[in-house]
Amino acid sequence: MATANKNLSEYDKNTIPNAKGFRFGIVVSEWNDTITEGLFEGAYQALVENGVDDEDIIRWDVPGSFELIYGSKKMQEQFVDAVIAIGSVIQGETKHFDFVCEGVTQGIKDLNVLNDVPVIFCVLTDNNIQQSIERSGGKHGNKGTEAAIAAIKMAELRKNS
Ligand SMILES: Nc1c(NC[C@H](O)[C@H](O)[C@H](O)CO)[nH]c(=O)[nH]c1=O
Ligand SMILES: CC(=O)[C@@H](O)COP(=O)(O)O
Repeated sequence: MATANKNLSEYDKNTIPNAKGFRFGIVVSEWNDTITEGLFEGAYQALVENGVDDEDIIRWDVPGSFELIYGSKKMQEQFVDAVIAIGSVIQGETKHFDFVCEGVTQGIKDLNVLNDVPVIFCVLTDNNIQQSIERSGGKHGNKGTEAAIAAIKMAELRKNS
């Protein structure tokens, strides 16, 4: 199902465990910061709405999405129950978009395989800024909200496994 056919901010609160007591690390890319700040706000609000205390949310900023890999790896070491990696990659004139997107995708996948703290992929990979706006609090909702809900569910799975 394409994002255009669902709202990224919608979720059934009855299916979400109370997240009070869980600690979350959020690593935020500074590239396209108007977009990443919107994603962070969506993630932060969703965590708080589901019981997470402010002091249990750690935020670090990194220069760009490629640095989300290292930042998330170090965040995994901070005694958190899940990490949310937030980035916005927008197609430019060259193939750099492809390499950044593939690199951060594979890097975050590797962190999930190699380490025991789940890292949630909240990286928009858009053709243009309008698509990014629509997915960070616009007409398609907020991928940050979706990522926060995924983080809570994965923290609960990790606790019970
Ligand atoms: N073009 C975008 C970038 N590029 C920068 C890289 O992520 C990285 O910081 C640089 O190559 C140094 O290692 N990053 C984004 O997050 N979004 C972009 O659209
Ligand atoms: C994703 C990128 O690195 C890209 O936005 C950079 O733009 P360009 O390909 O025009 O150098």
